[in-house]
Formats: sequence, C-alpha cells, structure tokens
Amino acid sequence: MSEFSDDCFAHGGALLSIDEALARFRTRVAPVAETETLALFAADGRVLAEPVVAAVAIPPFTNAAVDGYALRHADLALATADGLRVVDRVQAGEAPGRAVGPGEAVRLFTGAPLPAGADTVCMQEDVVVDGDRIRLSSHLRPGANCRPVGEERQLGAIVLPAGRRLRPQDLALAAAAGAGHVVARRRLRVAVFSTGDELVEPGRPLAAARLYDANRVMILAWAARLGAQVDDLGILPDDPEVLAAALAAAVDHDLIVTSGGVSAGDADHVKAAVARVGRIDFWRFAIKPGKPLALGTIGTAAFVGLPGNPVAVFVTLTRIARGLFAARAGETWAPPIPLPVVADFTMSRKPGRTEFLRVSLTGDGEGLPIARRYAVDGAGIVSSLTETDGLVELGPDLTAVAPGDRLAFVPFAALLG
Ligand SMILES: Nc1nc2c(c(=O)[nH]1)N[C@H]1C(S)=C(S)[C@@H](COP(=O)(O)OP(=O)(O)OC[C@H]3O[C@@H](n4cnc5c(N)ncnc54)[C@H](O)[C@@H]3O)O[C@H]1N2
Ligand code: MOO
Repeated sequence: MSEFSDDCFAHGGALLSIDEALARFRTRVAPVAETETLALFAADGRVLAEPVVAAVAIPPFTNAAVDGYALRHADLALATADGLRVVDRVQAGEAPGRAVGPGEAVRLFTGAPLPAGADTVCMQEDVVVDGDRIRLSSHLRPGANCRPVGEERQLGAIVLPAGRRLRPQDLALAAAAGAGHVVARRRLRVAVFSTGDELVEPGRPLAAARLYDANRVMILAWAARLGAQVDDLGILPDDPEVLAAALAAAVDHDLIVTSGGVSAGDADHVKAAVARVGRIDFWRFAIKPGKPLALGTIGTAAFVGLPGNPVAVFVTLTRIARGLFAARAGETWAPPIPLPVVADFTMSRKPGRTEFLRVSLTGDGEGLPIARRYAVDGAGIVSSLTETDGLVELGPDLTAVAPGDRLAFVPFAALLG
C-alpha cells in the first residue's frame, strides 16, 4: 500500500483551516503497516493495531461488592424478623463450599464469589450478629451489592478498539479482559533538524548575531513523548545542498520535522531542498501564530517544515503536525475539546484568522476559571509558553474580547497528549 497519494499534500494555495488540514491527514495518509506483539506491561503509550477482545467475561463470575453476607432475596422478611443462620464463610479467591439454602446466609468478603442459591449481599454494617445468626436492619433490593458476571463486558466483546493509544487505564481494562499481550503498530521513526545560520547548540558559546536553537529540543521531546524513536539531526545551515543531502539521508524515517526556513526570505531554502529530493507543497493557515507550513513527501517519509518562531512551532506542532503524526501512527486522535473560561482582559483584533493566546488561569473555585493573557505578545517569546497554563483559541470572526467574555481554553497537558 502506498503511504501517500501522489498529490497527498497538494492544495490550491488558499488559506487553510486547522480542521481542513486534519481532515486531509486522516484521508490521505496511511498508517505504518508493521506491527509487533508486546507484553501488556510494555505497551503503555503504544497504538493498538488490533482491538483487544475479552478472553473472559468481566467480571468472570458474580461476586460480592462489599464485605457482608450472601442471602436469598426471597428470605428478606425472615432476615429482618427472626434472622438467618450463617452456614459458611468465603474469602476473595476461594470457591464457595456449599450453596445457600432457605433461611441461611454465608459470610463473604468483597470480591468473593456468590454461593449458589444466593442472589443478594447485605453489608456487614447493616446486620446485627447474634452467635451464628444475623438479623438484617435495612431493606435491600434483589441483587444488591453484587457484581454480576459479564456486567462490564461479555466474553468475546471488544474492550479496546484498534487505533487506541494505550493509557494506564486502558492497560487495566486489557488486563481485566485477560490480555497478556497486545498487537501494536511499530513506533514511528522521526528525524528532527533545525535550519538557520544564526542558530547555536544550547550550552555552547554564543557569537554576535547568533541565538540558541530552542525549537529542536522541543520538537524532539514532543515526538519522544508520543512514543516515537527520534533521531536528532542537529542544526543545518541555510545551504540547499546540505539540506537536500540531509533530507535524502533521512528517507528511512516516517516523519521528518524541521523548523525555520519555510517563509519567503533569501535564506529560506527548505522548500527548494525538499523539492529536489521529493515533493513539496506549501500550506498557509488562517491562524496566528503559525501561518506558514511546508508539507511534503520524500520517498515514504512525510516532511513537515514548521515556521521558525518558537511559539509558532508549538502551535503548529500540537494543533496541526499532531494530526499527521496520528495518521502515520495509525492512531485514532481528535484535537482536545476546549473548556470554557472567562476573560479578564480587553482586546481588539482584525478578523480573518484563528488566533492562539497564551493565558494563565486563576479563580476562587466558584464559577469558571478566569483567563489572564500573557503580558507580551509575539511568536518569539518562549517564556509565554512556560509561564502560562494553556492556549485560548479566538475564532476568525471575533473582533473584540472584553472582561467577562467566555473563551475556549485548552491546557498544555491536553495539547501535548
Ligand atoms: N516578509 C515576510 N516575512 C515573514 C513572514 C511573512 O509572511 N512575510 N512571516 C513571518 C512569520 S509569521 C514567521 S513564523 C516566520 C517564519 O519564517 P521561517 O520559517 O522562514 O523562519 P526563520 O525565518 O528561519 O525564523 C523565524 C524566526 O525564528 C527564529 N528561529 C528559527 N529557528 C529557531 C530555532 N530553532 N530556535 C529559536 N529560534 C529560531 C529565527 O531566528 C527568526 O527570528 O517568518 C516571518 N517573516
Ligand atoms: O507564523 Mo509566525 O507564525 O507568527 O511567527
């Protein structure tokens, strides 16, 4: 199967919305085909290639939800009047020794199987114990305090769908369903480099007119958090020959992500370099920051050229490139759903683009959280991403924000998931 259609990333040059971009990734990019069988305990963060099917019912047998006594609901009147005789005791993990007959109860503990004949469990707090007899002090509905066999899932049911990126709670469900192993897609191989003659490796001495490469470590960490095998190709100069050679050497990756050099400056050579060794398309987004994005294919690798400004990198990486990553990884993914917050600031703006503001949240715990806008604007202000809690998304038609307005907020944790 071909990973990309020939014109996978082609488009007419009009401004795109993020939703349009994500829809194109979903429909035009094929997931990596190779799969591997993994021990459940090694599968956190991996993407399921096959659904997990219940090898047992969950729970596998009807059991007690509380510490107490198993009884027959038909004996309820007797249980509250004369009481019932306790004839056995069953711990979790034990098989019941005998059935519960008329006028009888069995002492049992949370997780223990219900003995035959019993259909209801009363909590030990609701009985008075008198020798080998118990008397019930409250009413009970039939089946109370029982967890019936298959209540959660029947044998053979799908418990986790293919495409799920496994989280700790998914692993718990797979374990409960009896799965010792899962079939996952292989990890994506992601290569990352920065471009720009002005860039210097962090920690090295800085000469005049140079600045440290902030983007590469952010992109590498983003991909690694998503479970990719990352290759750091370093900082490359604004030299089309060098860039083309590096791109050609990186074709064994699923995704090549770069930053810088995609706009219209004299030293913006990334697009030309990709065109030499593969195919390139240029997408312009109606968003701020992050308007320019170069997308292409080099053999079986997808190429993503992010803009140079670090905040634009963060926005395009988490809101756009994330969708391409998901499509390649075979992952069912949707952008995080924004939560309502209330503005404490005033702002007027030109309509036409979706704008992402960095905001901090405060609040007294009553009502919606209050969003305070970061004091300094600008797509180069890295600390605007570290001293805030997430992004507010202003729709393209919005021309003003006033204190008290409701805004759509997505926390950083959700953007990085
Ligand atoms: N005439 C125009 N100029 C620019 C436009 C435009 O539409 N017309 N768009 C601006 C916007 S918006 C952005 S974003 C940038 C994108 O340009 P590039 O992708 O070519 O990025 P560079 O020019 O290489 O860098 C932009 C800026 O970011 C700094 N940078 C680059 N890489 C890193 C890095 N790894 N770590 C830290 N900082 C980095 C770079 O020094 C520049 O200051 O173009 C605008 N110009
Ligand atoms: O897209 Mo530029 O994206 O604002 O810094």
